[in-house]
Amino acid sequence: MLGQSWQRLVLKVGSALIAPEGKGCSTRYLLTLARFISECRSRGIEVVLVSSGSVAAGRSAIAFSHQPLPIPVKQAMASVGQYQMMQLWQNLLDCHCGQLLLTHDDFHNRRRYLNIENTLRTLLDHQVLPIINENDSVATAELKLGDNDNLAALVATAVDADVLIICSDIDGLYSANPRSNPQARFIAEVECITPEIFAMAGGSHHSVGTGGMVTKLQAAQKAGQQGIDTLIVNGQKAAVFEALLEGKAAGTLFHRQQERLSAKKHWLLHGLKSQGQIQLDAGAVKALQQQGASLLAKGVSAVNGQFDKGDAVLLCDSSGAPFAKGICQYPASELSRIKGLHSQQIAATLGYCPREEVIHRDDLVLLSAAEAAAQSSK
Ligand SMILES: Nc1ncnc2c1ncn2[C@@H]1O[C@H](COP(=O)(O)OP(=O)(O)O)[C@@H](O)[C@H]1O
Ligand SMILES: N[C@@H](CCC(=O)OP(=O)(O)O)C(=O)O
Repeated sequence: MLGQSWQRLVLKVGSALIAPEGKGCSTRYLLTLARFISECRSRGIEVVLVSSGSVAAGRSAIAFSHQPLPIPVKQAMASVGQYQMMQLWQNLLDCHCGQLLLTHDDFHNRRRYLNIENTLRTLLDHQVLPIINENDSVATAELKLGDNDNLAALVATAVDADVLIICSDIDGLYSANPRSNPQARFIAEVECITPEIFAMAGGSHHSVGTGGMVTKLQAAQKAGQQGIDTLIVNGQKAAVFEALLEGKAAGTLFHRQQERLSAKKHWLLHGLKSQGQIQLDAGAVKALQQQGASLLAKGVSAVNGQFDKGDAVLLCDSSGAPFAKGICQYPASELSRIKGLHSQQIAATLGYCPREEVIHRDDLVLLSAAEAAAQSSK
């Protein structure tokens, strides 16, 4: 039965559940969620909470009615709301809570990522409930993960969770956004997240939510690659949590993938933002896709973006479609000068030749069609 073997779960709670009226935190849905967390913990299941809602919760404290909210106003709201939200969770739960506020950089930098893993492990070992959000008050656009669905998937990977439960204001995935399409059909199970599944997803309907169904599918995809199931459930319905505790199905279940990506490739795919694109000729595309080759300068036909040595880049075919992602050993300025050259000509052109490979095979991951679509939209 669903859930019987869970030892560790990540629960993601959306803004609409934290501040349903859009003016401050409310206990309306959080009471049920807190009861669910307590019940899981009393059964020996470790829980990590990813809680959105700092901006929504802080709205009542800062009078500002114009839309869209300017970034400094949102950041000020987040500063007030984060504190109020933590206070509310702590009041509703009879265990110690520990707060982690993270940015994209914390996942990008391997040492900081390992620190996150260690801190979370230590909190769980001491029966503390970790509560995580993006550090909205300080994160600039380039440092932002942007949405807590993807953040929750990265957290689920870091703690090696059995399941990621995304609690939203909708029953799960529908064939189209049911708020705009009354014919939309509910989908109870997804074996594999294909481009057709992505095509079903629309954005958020309210001003405090981020990403709608698109970011939830991205999160389910990330988690699935790490052998983690994802459930999208309606956090407004108490019956959902009763069903889960009884081992019954609820919401949409996204099955984990059988083949797990290595930790390094998962980090490359999801922890690193690509800083540019490299276009390859047909021969190089074939060598990478079918022969497990590394990328050499000879196969590079165009370079776009201002990336540095060690940055992640997308590799595109001659039509510009991305098909792989890798860590480049040359900065964009140097790669532009050596593109199309034989490896022996690199030293004469640059005055040195640090590495024959532009991207080594070990630093490269091929993208599925759905991943390519997700990477292009970032
Ligand atoms: N195919 C779909 N199935 C279900 N919901 C969808 C779909 N496409 C878009 N949505 C929208 O996604 C919303 C949930 O995302 P969001 O508003 O970001 O919530 P949260 O704050 O919980 O992250 C739903 O209320 C719905 O309007
Ligand atoms: N970090 C932001 C929430 C971002 C977000 O993804 O919101 P949601 O779509 O409601 O999960 C906040 O706390 O307001």
